[in-house]
Amino acid sequence: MSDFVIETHGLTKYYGTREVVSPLDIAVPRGAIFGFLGRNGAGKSTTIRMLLGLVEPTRGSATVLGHDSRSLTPELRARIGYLAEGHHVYGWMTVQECGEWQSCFYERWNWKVYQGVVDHFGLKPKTKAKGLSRGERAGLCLALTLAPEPELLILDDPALGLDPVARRSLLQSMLYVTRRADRTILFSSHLLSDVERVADHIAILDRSVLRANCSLDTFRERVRQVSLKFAGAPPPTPAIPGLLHSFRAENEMVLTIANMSPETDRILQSLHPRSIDPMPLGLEDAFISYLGDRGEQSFFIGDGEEAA
Ligand SMILES: Nc1ncnc2c1ncn2[C@@H]1O[C@H](COP(=O)(O)OP(=O)(O)OP(=O)(O)O)[C@@H](O)[C@H]1O
Repeated sequence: MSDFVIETHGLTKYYGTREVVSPLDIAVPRGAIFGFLGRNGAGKSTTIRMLLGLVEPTRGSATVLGHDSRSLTPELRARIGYLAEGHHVYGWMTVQECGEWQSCFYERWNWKVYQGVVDHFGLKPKTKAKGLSRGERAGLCLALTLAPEPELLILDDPALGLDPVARRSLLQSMLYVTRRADRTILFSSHLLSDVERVADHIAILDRSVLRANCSLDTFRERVRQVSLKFAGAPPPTPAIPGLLHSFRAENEMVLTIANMSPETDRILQSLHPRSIDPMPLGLEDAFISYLGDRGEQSFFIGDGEEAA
């Protein structure tokens, strides 16, 4: 059995002459919670749809559960839970009826899981789906996705439009699922605080290009911010390998740098600052800096590797 539940090899999509996913190589380890990040229009949903065989790649290929994504059989699809963006359900069905209807399509259907998630979101079995709030509808869709006990969950922006409480419920359900068994989750998101809470791996797409693919810890450890204080005005910002962002104030220079090294220290010391202090950097700030004004570089493609 492969250690990777999803593997893509040069997976590429064009719409007309426009490349919306540039040749993409990612591997999602079994048991991972893999956060798929990127700004609006980066190509996340298109990639997900290619993985599910819903969109034909222009070039390249993907294997999902060891099989080519273009020829997934119904049996294989039953092992994959897909939560599409927008949480669509038939509004005229009740919560209970949604479960009964969906269960017809699966050989395996765990009513306990369904009920557990439905209860977790405080949904009443007799409520019509059209009467549910956005967060409640997300809960219902998650229950429908989890009840067949899929080996692989692919969630496209599952937290979109949810309030913090509903988002927390969703994250708890995700963690519960992966802890219970050897399940794998790939989810796309814009919400870095959510990603920080649950993901162990991340891939970042930026304008169709893969810019990072590494463990969350690697990303957090390797994107650093330092403050340099000077007696007077700071000197011009020097050329520093891995410099992502710089900010200069009256007597301070704040630098965000990927992959700091002894060479970086040497350059910083050569500026003769009065002090050099590390600054705390949250994932959101690290992400924004990484995709920021200097943003064409990719530093974290595979743990421990650095690509220029
Ligand atoms: N069927 C289509 N025909 C033409 N262009 C498309 C089609 N589907 C998506 N696109 C374009 O491909 C690009 C990537 O879209 P995609 O939905 O994959 O991005 P995304 O990263 O999921 O964005 P978001 O975070 O906003 O959902 C966008 O510019 C979009 O307009």
